Amino acid sequence: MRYGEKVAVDRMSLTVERATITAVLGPNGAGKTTTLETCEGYRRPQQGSVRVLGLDPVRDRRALLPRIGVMLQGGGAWSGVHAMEMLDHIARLHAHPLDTGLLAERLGLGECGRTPYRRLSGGQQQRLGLAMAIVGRPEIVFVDEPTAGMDPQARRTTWELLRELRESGVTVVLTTHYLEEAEQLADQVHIIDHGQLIASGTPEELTRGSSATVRLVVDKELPVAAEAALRASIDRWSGENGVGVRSISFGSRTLEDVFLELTGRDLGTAIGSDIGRDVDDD
Ligand SMILES: Nc1ncnc2c1ncn2[C@@H]1O[C@H](COP(=O)(O)OP(=O)(O)OP(=O)(O)O)[C@@H](O)[C@H]1O
Repeated sequence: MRYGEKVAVDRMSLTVERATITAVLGPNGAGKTTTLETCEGYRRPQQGSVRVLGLDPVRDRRALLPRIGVMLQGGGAWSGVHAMEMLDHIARLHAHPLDTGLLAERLGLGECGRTPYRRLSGGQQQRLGLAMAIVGRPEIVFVDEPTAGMDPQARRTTWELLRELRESGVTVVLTTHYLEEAEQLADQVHIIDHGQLIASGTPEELTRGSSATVRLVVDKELPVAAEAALRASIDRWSGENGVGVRSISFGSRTLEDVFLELTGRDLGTAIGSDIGRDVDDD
């Protein structure tokens, strides 16, 4: 794919299996959006070919459109339209849409239904975009940076929803900058840079590397005695196997875990009350 002289995506070859989540991961300008837009039929590649559900996204657009869902990287709604109006409008374009009220509730949009699009927060606009992408029960959904700008709680809700879509047989293709998002969600990750595919694999395959780091996650808090016993076992094992252990750490959580634990419930309430203030009857 070229924009004038600029080559945005070059010699990329990848296949996505049905009912899986695929993450296209890469830094700004890597070519993620261009790749997705080519699959969605918004861009016609100058060379090569793309098939989505066996169809050519440009030539077979009319046949393909009802079967795919698209969440753009921002925008996608008129600035003055109310959130629920927009979702209902998109739902009416489909033969068998999901219940818009339930979907909006699920995505935490219930209380901002009468808020004009331009006054939704960035995270709310993202959630509305996701709702618009899936309301038509697509077989495959393309989501461009689905959680950009969301708080940790909204991000987790979105992840749950994307996993549920996969469980129900929907194929999800997403782009992301977030390593954690790809690691948490994706069955397959494709890393691209400067328009080229530089690595593909499951998160485990890609993060295993030279196996120099072992991460153990346990399902309950360890008493101090258990930590000491675990250290002793690891010391014994390392001696027996001739492996030097450089560091062991206990109780490390991600910043996201800490943030959720400290503010999670309040954050949910705060979203609701902020939405209340946003309501505008124009
Ligand atoms: N309409 C356009 N005209 C000219 N160049 C473009 C256009 N759209 C994208 N590009 C260029 O193509 C390259 C790939 O852009 P693309 O938007 O696909 O990257 P991306 O990985 O999605 O980036 P980001 O994470 O910032 O969204 C970039 O160098 C970008 O500047």
